[in-house]
Amino acid sequence: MPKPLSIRPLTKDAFAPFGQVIEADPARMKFINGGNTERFHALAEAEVTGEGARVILNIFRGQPRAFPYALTMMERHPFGSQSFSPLNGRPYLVVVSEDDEGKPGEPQVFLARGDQGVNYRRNVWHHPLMTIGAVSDFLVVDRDGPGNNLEEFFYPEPFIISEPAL
Ligand SMILES: NC(=O)N[C@@H](O)C(=O)O
Ligand code: NI
Repeated sequence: MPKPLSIRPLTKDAFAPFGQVIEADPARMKFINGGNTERFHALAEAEVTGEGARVILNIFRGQPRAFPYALTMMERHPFGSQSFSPLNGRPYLVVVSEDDEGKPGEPQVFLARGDQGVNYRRNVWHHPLMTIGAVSDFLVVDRDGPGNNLEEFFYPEPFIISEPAL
């Protein structure tokens, strides 16, 4: 029987085992440009490994997911981190899981606000981009380079994500 998954708000602390939340955290702010600009400094780090690896910036244009959504798989990137920052100010879902001896554990679902980005640490299990309600663009910072940077796992049974209440 497919197991329903609950949805929690995305917070820095809840997401800490998986990476960082990219948001205007007052504790990280310093004024620059003669006071004209607030710099929220070093919210996350892009990590890339392997000979010839480089950090790249991309735009992902995600089609909205249909709900209830049957989650059947997770993926991870063994050679680099991956961040998603929404460009249209729309909420979206972030799905991650702990590693259980080389396989993803039960997925954990977070509802991200449209002013929150996430940075998945290298090799953290996550579900591919999950946009809600409309086509949404994201600035994605991740790795390019030699080697296969995508590992996928398919669960024996799907999990169910219901339509998030926005
Ligand atoms: N495969 C790819 O570039 N996208 C995924 O990594 C994703 O997390 O959306
Ligand atoms: Ni990914």
